[in-house]
Amino acid sequence: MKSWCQTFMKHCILRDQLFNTSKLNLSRRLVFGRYSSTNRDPSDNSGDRKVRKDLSEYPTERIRNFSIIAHVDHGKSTLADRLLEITGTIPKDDKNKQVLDKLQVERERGITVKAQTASLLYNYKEEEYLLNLVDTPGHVDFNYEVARSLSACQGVILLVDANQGVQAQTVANFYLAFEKDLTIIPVLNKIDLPGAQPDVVIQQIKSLFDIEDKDIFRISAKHGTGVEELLKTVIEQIPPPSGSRENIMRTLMIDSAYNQFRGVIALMSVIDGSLKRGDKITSIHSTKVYEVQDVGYMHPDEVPTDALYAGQVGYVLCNIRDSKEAQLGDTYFTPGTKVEALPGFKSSKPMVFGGIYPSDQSEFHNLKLAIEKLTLNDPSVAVHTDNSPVLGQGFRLGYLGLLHMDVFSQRLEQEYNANVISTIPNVPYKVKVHGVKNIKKYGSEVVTILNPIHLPNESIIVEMLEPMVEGKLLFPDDYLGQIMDLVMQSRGEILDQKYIDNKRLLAKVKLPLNEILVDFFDMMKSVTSGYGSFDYEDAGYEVSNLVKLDFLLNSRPVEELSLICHRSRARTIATRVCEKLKDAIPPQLFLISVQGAVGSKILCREDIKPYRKDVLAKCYGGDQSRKNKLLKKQAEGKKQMRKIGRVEIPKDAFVKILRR
Ligand SMILES: Nc1nc2c(ncn2[C@@H]2O[C@H](COP(=O)(O)OP(=O)(O)OP(=O)(O)O)[C@@H](O)[C@H]2O)c(=O)[nH]1
Repeated sequence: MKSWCQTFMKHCILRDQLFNTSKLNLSRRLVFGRYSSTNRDPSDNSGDRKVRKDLSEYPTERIRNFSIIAHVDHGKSTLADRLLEITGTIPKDDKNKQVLDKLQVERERGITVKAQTASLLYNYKEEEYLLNLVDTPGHVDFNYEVARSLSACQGVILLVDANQGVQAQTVANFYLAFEKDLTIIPVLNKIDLPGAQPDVVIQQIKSLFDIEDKDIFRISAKHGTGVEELLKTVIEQIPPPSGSRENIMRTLMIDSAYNQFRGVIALMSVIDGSLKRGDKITSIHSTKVYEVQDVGYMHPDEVPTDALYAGQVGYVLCNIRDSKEAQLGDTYFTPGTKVEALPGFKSSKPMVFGGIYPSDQSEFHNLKLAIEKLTLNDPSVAVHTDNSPVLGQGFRLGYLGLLHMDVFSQRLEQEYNANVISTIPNVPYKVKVHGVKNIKKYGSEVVTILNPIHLPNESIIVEMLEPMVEGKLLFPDDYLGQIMDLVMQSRGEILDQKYIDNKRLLAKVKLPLNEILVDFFDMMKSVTSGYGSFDYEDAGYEVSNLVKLDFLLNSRPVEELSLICHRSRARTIATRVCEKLKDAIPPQLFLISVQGAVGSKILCREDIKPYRKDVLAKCYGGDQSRKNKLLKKQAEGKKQMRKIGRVEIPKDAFVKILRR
């Protein structure tokens, strides 16, 4: 493994080169706007500068592109607030709380789900710098946002909570940045907390990442302690972007959103050349030619400028109306020029699939448009159309996790007014089929099953495979026994473990994805009294003893309720679903048996008792034998009805069962 110190040294050399060249640009300051560089105290980093329009005065040497990365709640957005305040981007105000968490869902849940960019202007050693800051999400489900953001950065601030210490996501994020060869500035946050243990946490950082004590910053993002020094270090240690204004224009689309009136708003990282209003541009993906109508930078809201130059990040409007034309990671360039495509982004791999159906079928088309537009802003969602006999036409969407699934449906409702039914999520299984005819029918020997309804007949299945994850569990060693039990109960295994200080263990585990979907995280938190953390990544597929679990109503299978699970879990799941069905299906005139079965083996049964019509109501008095005769006739009738009567499950009941 490459040593962190080597990377650091390399960046130090780059930094020294940078500072020699940046001095050359002292004389190139332009005078414009209300707060020009000449009529303002260069050390004054406060005040409103939203009138600034010309970005040509920021050559690449005076640009820094960096992200803040950390585990959930370690203080990324709070640090971003302080940086925005120090640079005068927003006024100093007690009310500045997670300013870059702009979405309603982020405000409501108090978490970041979307990476947000803000361009800050900062005077340092008599020169003004343009700093593009990206605040990233911390939860593992939004890791794709972090990975993508890092593609437009040359360095990161790696934040660690001085109270909680290094957590699983800290390790994952460190390696994301390290593998991209970015400069990493390690920072201890929340040093103001009475429970902060800076020495212990520094020891963890040292042992895990090979970082020296003297290189670790100590700050309180909440109170601003040490934040300005950190900002100066960002300028000193993170190298500038490597592109050049003199080269042919090339930009990388790093994010996008859809606006009903303005079309696609693209966030572009200008790699080479410059891009100005009125320019014609084309994309490698769509090959269409567009005219740039507006460009600007995020401060933190949109501020229009005349042009964006190499190394800068800003928004571009060029009348892209069809959301399918805008693809993240696409290269835009001047038509007629020859440029090499930029590497773009690795596509994300959905881990969980769930159905989304319009509550009202007439809304299907609107839901389709809403999904198309929202996936522009969240490209990690995979979209497949789906059809359910009960819920009608809809979609089966692939997400990176359950929180991601929740957030996406909430955004559909909040941002696009879509009224949707989301169904129980499942993981994508794979089955191997035999026979040339079958392979031809399914298009391949290994078939991916997104919806259990589409599982091929058992007779043609050779084997079934389930998705696995490799996870990192970080916890105090007192809880080792409980963690081992939890991993075993979840059909997993501990592959490796090591101490990161004299108390905390880092365990590498392998688990079936299906087992961590529902409550693994909560159980892990509960067995470690809240001190554990968990992070995971895809680890391919493994052969598994999977079965198809069917549900029968009066011996007739209800296809839409079938699911795939591990054989050892089948009985527990069957019992749970049968109980749910019993509550959801209204009683009818005859007895309804609800059964869960694997093949012909019945695993559990619940009965829904019939209505009892009072056949004796009209028998005032009369002898007992007549009453008995009436009751016998009723019982026979019910038996007959049960045989021929099809149990109709009302849509509401289905929704109750299928809904999350
Ligand atoms: N005492 C103290 N609290 C802090 C500090 N920095 C952040 N916090 C608090 O920690 C909590 C989480 O802060 P956020 O900035 O939302 O954390 P985050 O890393 O952006 O969270 P996600 O984006 O959801 O991962 C908030 O309640 C902050 O007020 C600090 O330096 N000291």
